[in-house]
Amino acid sequence: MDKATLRQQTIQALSQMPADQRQAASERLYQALWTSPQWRAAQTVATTLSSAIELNTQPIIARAQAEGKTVAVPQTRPHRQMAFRPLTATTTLMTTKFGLQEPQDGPIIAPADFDLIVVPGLKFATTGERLGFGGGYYDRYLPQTTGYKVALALPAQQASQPSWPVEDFDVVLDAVLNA
Ligand SMILES: Nc1nc2c(c(=O)[nH]1)N(C=O)[C@@H](CNc1ccc(C(=O)N[C@@H](CCC(=O)O)C(=O)O)cc1)CN2
Ligand SMILES: Nc1ncnc2c1ncn2[C@@H]1O[C@H](COP(=O)(O)OP(=O)(O)OP(=O)(O)O)[C@@H](O)[C@H]1O
Repeated sequence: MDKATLRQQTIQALSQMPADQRQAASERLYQALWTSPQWRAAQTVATTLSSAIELNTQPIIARAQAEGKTVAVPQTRPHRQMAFRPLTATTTLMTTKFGLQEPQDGPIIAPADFDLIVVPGLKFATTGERLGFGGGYYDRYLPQTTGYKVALALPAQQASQPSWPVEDFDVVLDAVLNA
């Protein structure tokens, strides 16, 4: 299937997921993440500030902070680049024209400093291939990282293998958690 059609279908399926099912699947995904050795070992974690259709990342952020980990979230820059800045009680957030919240201040954390990167996206194959929202931001960013790259896939986001064209620049994830 072409990427644009699959993106539309997945957005639709995510937005139609009953709240109780979403909640239950999300809980299983958080537990799978938190019990992983990569989570336990991580000092510095990259994640996102999720939009309504995505897995809610707030529990991940809160847990990481409670455990004393540094949590950083992306700010989009020109030329489809991202800068990750720490998320703290004093971080200034601004909403972009795409409705995403982004940090405006604080130091930029170097990509190689992350131990764990929770990667967003629309569809994830168990074998690690990923279909994102189409900006190519993570395709550019992930090659600069060295940490463990993991995605948390709600039922509507799971695929046993990619049903979309995988390209040379697509970075294969280290793990896809399913629930
Ligand atoms: N919560 C969350 N934050 C995230 C991401 C994400 O997937 N989830 N991103 C993951 O990458 C980055 C933002 N991704 C974006 C992807 C596409 C467009 C965008 O420009 N969309 C245009 C179409 C552009 C085009 O046609 O080239 C649009 O929707 O009109 C913007 C941001 C960084 N922050
Ligand atoms: N490393 C790269 N260098 C240059 N262009 C790239 C690179 N990676 C992706 N692109 C371009 O970015 C565009 C979007 O790529 P793609 O459709 O794979 O995005 P995506 O993985 O869905 O998005 P994202 O990574 O932001 O979630 C494509 O037009 C692609 O050519």
